[in-house]
Amino acid sequence: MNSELDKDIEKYVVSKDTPPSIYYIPEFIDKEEEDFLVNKVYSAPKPKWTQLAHRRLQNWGGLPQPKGMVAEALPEWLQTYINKLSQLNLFEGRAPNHVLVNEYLPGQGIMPHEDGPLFYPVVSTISLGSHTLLDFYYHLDGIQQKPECVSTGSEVNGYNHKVEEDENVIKEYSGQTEPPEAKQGKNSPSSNSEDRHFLSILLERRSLVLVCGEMYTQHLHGIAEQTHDTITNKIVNLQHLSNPVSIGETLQRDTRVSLTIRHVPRTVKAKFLFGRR
Ligand SMILES: O=C(O)CCC(=O)C(=O)O
Ligand SMILES: [Fe+2]
Repeated sequence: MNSELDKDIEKYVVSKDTPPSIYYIPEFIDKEEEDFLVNKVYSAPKPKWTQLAHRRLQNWGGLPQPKGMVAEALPEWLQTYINKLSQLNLFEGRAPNHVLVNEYLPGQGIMPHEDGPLFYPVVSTISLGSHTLLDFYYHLDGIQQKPECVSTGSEVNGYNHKVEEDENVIKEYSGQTEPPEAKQGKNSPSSNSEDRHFLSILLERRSLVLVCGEMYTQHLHGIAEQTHDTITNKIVNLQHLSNPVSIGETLQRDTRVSLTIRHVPRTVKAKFLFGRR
């Protein structure tokens, strides 16, 4: 493990122009640890995987639900990294108790969404196997949508999850259609998701990214369904990379496995969720 992890988290703020709510730590883990974690993910029993239309995932620690998560003990191979993360003191004394594993083949991604109120608003993600671009978007109406526990029938995380509600955004995002003008809201700066895309973070393999506070609660984030990423000046952590890249360069994606480590505040015992018999 990167033994030189500086506990002074302010060192990892990605940009002075950005609200200090994104932290990027390159080489958070070393190559051996990356292999170890990838092996652990792929040696999980088959039923541990949830297959979505364009992606696979695993839930560890329980399944977050509006009524609460029936907490399950995390395996030691994940707990080790949670302990390391906890040293950064960003969870304000709360221990992360949930890990979502996502697997993305080249060309796969996740539509713009917000993670919602089931999680404490500090999201930490370790990237394994490949880089990706994590993109941030303003909401369609330019203002924060109040988080609610609603299901939009989305498959984003395999459980209730708030996504951008305009269907066109999702279609347009995957390049299938242009949004009809009539659909553009009066208050909307633009219903074109590319116009609302205001910054990206390049997540290198083995890195850790932390998205906190406003970046988490006020905006949407997503990963485009692309096989390649072009470096643009929307990427705010270019100065923080372990492998420098230049504007205009193109990076080819490989299979990426991400570990998203969060705190689910509301946990319940199974008997309360399902009722006593
Ligand atoms: O894979 C990632 O880095 C992001 C995943 C994500 O946004 C989510 O699962 O909510
Ligand atoms: Fe997310």
